[in-house]
Amino acid sequence: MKELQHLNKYFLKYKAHLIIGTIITIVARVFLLYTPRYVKKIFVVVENALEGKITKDVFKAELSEAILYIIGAALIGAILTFFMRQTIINVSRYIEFDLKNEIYGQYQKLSLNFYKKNRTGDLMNRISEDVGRVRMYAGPALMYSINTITLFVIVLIYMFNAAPKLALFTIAPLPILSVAIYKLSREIHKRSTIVQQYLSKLSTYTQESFSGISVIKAYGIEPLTATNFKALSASSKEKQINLTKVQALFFPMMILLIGTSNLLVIYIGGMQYINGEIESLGTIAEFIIYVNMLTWPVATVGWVTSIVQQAEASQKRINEFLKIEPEIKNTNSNRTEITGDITFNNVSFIYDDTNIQALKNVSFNIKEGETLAILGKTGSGKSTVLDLIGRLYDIDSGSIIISNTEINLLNLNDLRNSIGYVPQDAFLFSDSIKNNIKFGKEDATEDDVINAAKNAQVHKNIIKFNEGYDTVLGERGITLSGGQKQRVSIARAIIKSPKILLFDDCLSAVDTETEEKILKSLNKLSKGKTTVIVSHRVSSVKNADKIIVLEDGEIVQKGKHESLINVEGYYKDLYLKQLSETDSKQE
Ligand SMILES: Nc1ncnc2c1ncn2[C@@H]1O[C@H](COP(=O)(O)OP(=O)(O)OP(=O)(O)O)[C@@H](O)[C@H]1O
Repeated sequence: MKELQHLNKYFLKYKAHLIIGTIITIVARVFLLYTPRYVKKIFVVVENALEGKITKDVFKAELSEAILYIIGAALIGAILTFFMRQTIINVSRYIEFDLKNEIYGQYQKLSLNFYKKNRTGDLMNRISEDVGRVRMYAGPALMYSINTITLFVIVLIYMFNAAPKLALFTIAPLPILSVAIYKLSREIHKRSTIVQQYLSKLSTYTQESFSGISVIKAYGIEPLTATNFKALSASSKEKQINLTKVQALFFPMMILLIGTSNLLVIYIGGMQYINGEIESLGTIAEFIIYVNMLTWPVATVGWVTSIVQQAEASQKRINEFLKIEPEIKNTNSNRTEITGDITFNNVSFIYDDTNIQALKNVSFNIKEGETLAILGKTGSGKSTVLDLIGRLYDIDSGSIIISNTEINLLNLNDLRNSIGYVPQDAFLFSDSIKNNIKFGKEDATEDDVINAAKNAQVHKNIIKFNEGYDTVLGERGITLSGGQKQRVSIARAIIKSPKILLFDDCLSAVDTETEEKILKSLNKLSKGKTTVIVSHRVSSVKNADKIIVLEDGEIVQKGKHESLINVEGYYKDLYLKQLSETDSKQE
């Protein structure tokens, strides 16, 4: 229960609901317990009438009164049971909502490294399935516990008052029932976890086959994928049958134990009646109802125990994530104004998950309004420089100064808000093109969106779609070409008119003519803004104020286009190679 203490703050938050719920639960049980006592009363009235102890009128009056009490108590009990669920179960939904938000809030704070170390499926599971299991503890388990305790206490008092010996024999099989249900619930849980694992394997496999359907068809491997699917679904079916076998035991076992208790009541009650230890047959009827009333709550003791154990395990998994301190912390809650001056002084950086040294003693300076271009072979550290400007990672040695302040002393939100970042793999959400562009600036007008798209040279493509800017992208929507995606992603970055623009090889999928146009618009737009362009193409970087070439994380060349094409090295080689490619294309 240590892990579940995390929920105490929520129980405290909703204490009013919980107290009302508990009171309603207790009162509802009290009303429902009227039934067996009035059933006994009916027996006594009938016995008295048969023995001629009461007149017909008194018999009628007493019988009607007892029936009315039973109906009334059942009605009030039912209404209160409804409110019991409305209070306690609703609290569990509120707690589920709060906990999900707490976890999601924590996920948002955690750095990129956290996402690299943990699988997406695991992150999703903790916020959905684990929270679901914890809810079962905060709601149904709590409700059934209050219910069981109340019922048990009241019924036992009634039973021992009415016939102590009979009471003892009646409740004897109940602990066996509770232990059996507990064992069965654990087994059911174990088997259903396996079923869940198989179901998720099956859905992951199906989803991947659908997403990769073009590759599957192109390679003609449909029969193989179908065989794999069949094998997976056969295993899944087998696990499902295993689960059903245990589930099928649940109700027969309950019926057997209730039957045993009923038989005991009838046999022992009957013997006691014959011996004159019990006055009326009504006591036996009353006890049979008690036994049936007690069976379910007693069964729930086992069930609740297994729910609490599962919730504890799930909350432990949730707490593991909640306890993680974000690696990148905002150290400055005051607003800081960001200008576009960026300086790297001997920056070195090692990715701690792979131990790869991505940057070694990198130094450069860009003034506000200037453009820096970074070139280099794949894996040379270009993207890492951009990630460090956005403080997605903290550096190991050296310093990064932005707006004359150490990067980690800047307000993190201000820093990130002043950056427009276009990643290497443009990521677009399953939403309209308009909303994907507006993502950079929630309050953007229609005109802002169109202007950004025009500057990114994608407006003409968008208006050709039937729905224009309202065209929905993604799984059920239209698929954009690689170059279109890159340009929508550029529009998203420029719409917020940020102080710093970071372009990570984002023109690789557009033709050189469009690239030229985009660079021209960017040139106009980026007046007064600092731009860092990562590219593999000389054509994208030739107009930059500064160019650096990285090799294995180190700067090996630095300068302007005009000077670099005259120095032996990577830049000149690349320039000559791309020049001859353009020439051969023109021929
Ligand atoms: N998140 C990460 N975790 C661990 N290692 C990483 C991570 N990202 C990059 N690396 C490694 O750091 C080195 C530099 O990578 P980086 O992405 O900065 O190169 P790049 O020059 O941008 O390459 P490309 O041109 O292919 O995009 C590579 O060896 C890469 O494998």
